[in-house]
Parts: sequence; structure tokens; C-alpha cells
Amino acid sequence: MPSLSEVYRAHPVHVHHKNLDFNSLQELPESYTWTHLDDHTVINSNNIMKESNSSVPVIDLNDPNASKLIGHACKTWGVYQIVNHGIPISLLDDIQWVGQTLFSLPPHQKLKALRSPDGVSGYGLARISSFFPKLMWSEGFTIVGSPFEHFRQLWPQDYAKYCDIVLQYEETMKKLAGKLMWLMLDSLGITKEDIKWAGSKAQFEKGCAAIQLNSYPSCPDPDRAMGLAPHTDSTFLTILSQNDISGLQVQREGIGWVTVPPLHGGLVVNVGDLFHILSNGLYPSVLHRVLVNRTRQRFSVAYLYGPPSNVEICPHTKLVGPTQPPLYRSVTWNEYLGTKAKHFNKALSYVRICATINGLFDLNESTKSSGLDRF
Ligand SMILES: C=C1C[C@]23C[C@@]1(O)CC[C@H]2[C@@]12CCC[C@@](C)(C(=O)O1)[C@H]2[C@@H]3C(=O)O
Ligand SMILES: O=C(O)CCC(=O)C(=O)O
Ligand SMILES: [Fe+2]
Repeated sequence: MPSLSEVYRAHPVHVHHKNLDFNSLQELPESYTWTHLDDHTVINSNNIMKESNSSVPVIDLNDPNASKLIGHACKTWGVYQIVNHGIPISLLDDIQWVGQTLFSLPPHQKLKALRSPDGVSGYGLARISSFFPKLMWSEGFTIVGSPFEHFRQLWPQDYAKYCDIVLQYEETMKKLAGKLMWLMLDSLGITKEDIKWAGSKAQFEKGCAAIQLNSYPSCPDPDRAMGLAPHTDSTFLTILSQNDISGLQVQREGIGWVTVPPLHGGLVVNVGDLFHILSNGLYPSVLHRVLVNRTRQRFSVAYLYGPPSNVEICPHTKLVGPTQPPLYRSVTWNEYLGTKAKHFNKALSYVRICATINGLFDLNESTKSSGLDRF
């Protein structure tokens, strides 16, 4: 079973972290100019947003119907916002502060914690940059495991207080992720008895996670820049805290790009590729992207949650039957991250299988480069 570092050693990402001093740029350089910001964006002021099926559902976790509402949101949107989730606002403020403080450091200081091409954690441009011809107007910092070594490089004197906040955030979000997992599974009719790897307390104690701190500096030409290019997360689910600047958009079939408006104290939850697989495609992972702002800097913190690295994820038996064949083969998170690192938005089609009257076969074997699936 490869470890995450082995996965990335096999698929190094060569992004040129040449210019990470966004403040020095008065104009959008050619290398950051995206030509096809094509779209039919649905924004808040648009009348269309008033129709409830055109805005991302907001769900109160204290609502006795929360599981049902979440199920409907996952099926139709692949994303929802939660309120009354029990995470103290002070902790959300603290983790945002860690991100803001980190990204405000001088460029040469941030470069001391640069993510290496075959590494997992550290500072740099988005990992997905290598799949696009143009650069993204953002910088990120990925934390997998302890942030201690990198934080010591960034803040030799007072790294401890930043580490403490990250550790507390990890611990708290892990509990919330476990709770959301059960609500989403429950909405599919899957109970605690049906998931063997959820641990003795059935709290997904062994689940794995990454924290991604993102910064989208103000941009001289936001209409032609891209903060974070369209992608799905490879996770079970991702919990996102955004500051009060909008920018996150999700793609809704038949509608186009829909902005997810920041809600004070709210958290955005999106379905990732592994839940897509587990649900046999019933809850689709959502394609999302981030646009940037002319005057205001946007910050976000993503908690990317998945299974323990040795657990094989496949469509749940309760969701499979003679009329619903399994659409995906088993895959561990690490194996899937390797596929994602190689094939990016086509990764799901590489684990897809197909039912025929002769049985099942691996779609990948017959249509290797067709990029089937949804992309
Ligand atoms: C566990 C992980 C998920 C992630 C890759 C990573 O190893 C750590 C960073 C995560 C992230 C955050 C930004 C978007 C994304 C697609 C990326 O390039 O890095 C996700 C990855 C993912 O979900 O596949
Ligand atoms: O910044 C955002 O709103 C989204 C970030 C994101 O998609 C990610 O980190 O995976
Ligand atoms: Fe994402």
C-alpha cells in the first residue's frame, strides 16, 4: 500500500513558483490571462437566484430533517452550506487568521516552506496548475500531518501558537466530518452496522484529512483571471470556511456556474469523488472553481476529508443490485490520488466499470483515453 508521499513521489508536480509576489503586479501578465471565462454565471442579484432550485441549499444541522435535506442537496447539487454546526466562530476566526498571517509574510519567507515537487505539504501554487496552460491567481499552503516543521521555518519564534490552532482545528473538524458522513450515509439508507471501517466508536476515528489554506489576492483584471481552476476534490467530503468575499462557484447542470455566497459562520460542504464512488454515483462530486476580486483579498480554509489510507472504497452493497450495477471498482484514497495526479478531472472515468449482458468490465481497459464519465 503506497503512502501519500510515495504517491506524490511517483507523480511529481512541476509548477513554477516563480512569481508569487502578487502585490508587485499592476497589470495581469499574459501568463495569468484566461481567455474562456465563458459563462452563464448566476449571481446573487440575479432574479433566477430567488428560485430555491438555483441557490446552494443552506441546512441547519439542528433541523430534525437534516439528513433528508442533506441527501436532497447532495443528489441535486453535490454541495450545501451548513449553519448551527457547533464549530465555535472563534475557532473559524483563528484558522482564518493563521492563513491571513501566513500569506502576509514576505515572499522570501514563504518560500522557506515551499512544497517540493514530490511533496504533499507546504506553500506554493495550486497542485492542479500543471494541468492548465495559464497560471492561477492564488497561493496555497497544504497541511497533511503536523505543520510543525514548516511553521518553524515561517515563524521561528512563535510557531507554537499557529501549530496549536491548526491542531485544534483538525481535531474539531474531524468530529464534524464524521457527523456529516453519518448524515449523508443515513440519507442513503446506510447505517452504522453497514460500515465496518468506521472504528469501534463508529466515529471514523481513523479517517485521514488535509487542510488547505488558500489566498486569492486582489487582482488588477479579475474578469480575465482565475483564482482556482475547475476541479472536483478527491475526498469523501470537503468542509470549507470562506471569509466574507465571494468567489467560490459550483457548476450546476443546466444552469452553469453558481456563486456560493459567504454566510457568516456558515460552512460549505462539497461531495468529493470518493463519496461519488461510495454512493455509486447517486451523490455526484461537484465541479467548483474560484474567481477573484479587484479590490479585496479572499481567504479560505478547506478541510479535505477521506478514509483511512488502507481502506478500499467501492459502491456500497446496499446501493447495488440487479438493476443498479456497481459503476466503480474498489480503490483506496492513495491509489485514487495517484490516478488524480496523473489524469486530473478524468480520474473518475479511470475507476469506472461498465455492466454489459456478459458481466462487468473495467471501462478503463476499453476506453482508456476517451475521458468518459462527466468530463
Ligand atoms: C489529500 C489531498 C487532497 C488534495 C491533494 C491532497 O494531497 C492535499 C491537497 C488537496 C487539494 C486541495 C486543492 C484542490 C485539490 C484538487 C488539489 O490540487 O490539492 C485537492 C486535492 C484533491 O482533493 O484531490
Ligand atoms: O477557496 C475556495 O473557496 C475553494 C478552495 C478549494 O476548492 C480547495 O481548496 O479545494
Ligand atoms: Fe476544491
